[in-house]
Amino acid sequence: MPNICIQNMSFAYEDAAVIKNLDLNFDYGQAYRVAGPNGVGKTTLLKLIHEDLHPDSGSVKIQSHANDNLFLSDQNTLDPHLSFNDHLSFLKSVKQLRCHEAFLTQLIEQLHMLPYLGTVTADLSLGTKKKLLFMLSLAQKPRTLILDEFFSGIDSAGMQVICGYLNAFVEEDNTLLFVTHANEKLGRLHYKTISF
Ligand SMILES: Nc1ncnc2c1ncn2[C@@H]1O[C@H](COP(=O)(O)OP(=O)(O)OP(=O)(O)O)[C@@H](O)[C@H]1O
Repeated sequence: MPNICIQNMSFAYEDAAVIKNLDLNFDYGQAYRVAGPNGVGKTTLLKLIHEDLHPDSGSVKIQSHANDNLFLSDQNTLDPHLSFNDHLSFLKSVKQLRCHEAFLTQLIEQLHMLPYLGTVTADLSLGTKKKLLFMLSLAQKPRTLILDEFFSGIDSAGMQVICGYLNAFVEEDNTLLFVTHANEKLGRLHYKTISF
């Protein structure tokens, strides 16, 4: 069943057309890699789907509720003054976490994050921060997860674990969209490629 329906959509930054008359559907229960050369419009498409940008004409309709759609990119950062545990407490205070404690415990163990949970994130490496951000995102049980060049900095063992969790996320009837130029990191992930 389609989660995201794009119909005859066009978008330009000022006068520079990036997307012209695009028709595309993204289903629940499926992962999609949006592929294409630099500058072709992949990030722009993801931002239009996430409603950070709006089409000039045509439409993007997304079934999953805006609160259930998460967008992670290289620009996403955790608050440098707060630890993972602080972020988790904050999340619990603003929205009920829908994942079971056991799910989070297993994720923490498999990504070997236990030593880092109480450290302010300013003192952590790039890959560790990314893993913690990924954990906080999955803990919110999104229905649509959009990852724009999110995998840089994550080691190959971490990527194996993350790809396993992403496969499970999709099998639970969610939608995953991602852009990456690091194909070699996607070993275990099952996905369709949309060439753009
Ligand atoms: N804020 C902006 N204002 C004007 N032009 C922009 C803006 N953001 C992107 N562009 C232009 O839109 C086009 C598409 O950019 P986009 O970032 O979507 O490409 P991409 O396919 O994601 O590229 P990459 O693989 O390099 O990340 C490019 O020509 C880019 O220069």
